[in-house]
Amino acid sequence: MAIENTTGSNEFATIYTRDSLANDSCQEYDCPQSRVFKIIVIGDSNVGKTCLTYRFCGGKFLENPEATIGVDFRERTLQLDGEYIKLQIWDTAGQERFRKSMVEHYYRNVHAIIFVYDVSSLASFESLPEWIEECVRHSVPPMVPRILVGNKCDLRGTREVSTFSAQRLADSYNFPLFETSARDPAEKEHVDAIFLTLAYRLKNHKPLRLKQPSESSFIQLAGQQENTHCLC
Ligand SMILES: Nc1nc2c(ncn2[C@@H]2O[C@H](COP(=O)(O)OP(=O)(O)OP(=O)(O)O)[C@@H](O)[C@H]2O)c(=O)[nH]1
Repeated sequence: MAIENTTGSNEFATIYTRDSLANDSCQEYDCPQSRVFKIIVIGDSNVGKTCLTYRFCGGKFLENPEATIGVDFRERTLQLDGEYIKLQIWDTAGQERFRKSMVEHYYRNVHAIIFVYDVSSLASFESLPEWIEECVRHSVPPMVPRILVGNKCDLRGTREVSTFSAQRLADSYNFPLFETSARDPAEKEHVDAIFLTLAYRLKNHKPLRLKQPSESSFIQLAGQQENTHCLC
């Protein structure tokens, strides 16, 4: 059921293999040298941003998540072609009242953006142009990779957004499209593949090492499978 496109160049062809996950992650103290990439996850409230990031960083479906306030941080370190790559994932709040004081921080020094909608919510899909426009307003450079993820594909009976419509929108922005489910255990590897594909893209295009964010005076980054709230 999961699909992905390779719009434009084939830079986004999924290059994940089972081997790349076999020994991909490591504990913080095992990885003295790692490049760090900041990825923000954006979209309407309730589309499953928290569950998707938790699925990738924690390996499980998070039952009963609470609405994100400000931002939650999750990290996962991968070993790609012998190099450690740390993905620092910013799970942003979908609700305006929980995000407005944080928006500037979301976009600062971002390396990649994941736009999420819920395939069972047409409204969340129709909001995407606003989210995309918000990035433009915050001067995110065009070369920063962006991908589109339709979540909750397990809700087959209540789907409101067809793959065709989503693909058309993705094509209009030249974004790769992925459809998946944070809930469905069978989709676990596909969720991994989405993030890994982005990680490979970043690894090959970003030579510079990112310092810890300047916001670190008020933001504590959490361990690999935990998260931290920031309400600023
Ligand atoms: N059926 C189904 N439900 C999901 C899936 N992912 C998340 N959910 C549910 O959707 C609801 C919202 O999930 P969250 O991950 O908190 O959504 P969010 O986008 O982070 O929401 P905000 O923090 O308010 O921005 C929860 O009830 C989840 O259990 C999925 O893949 N399938």
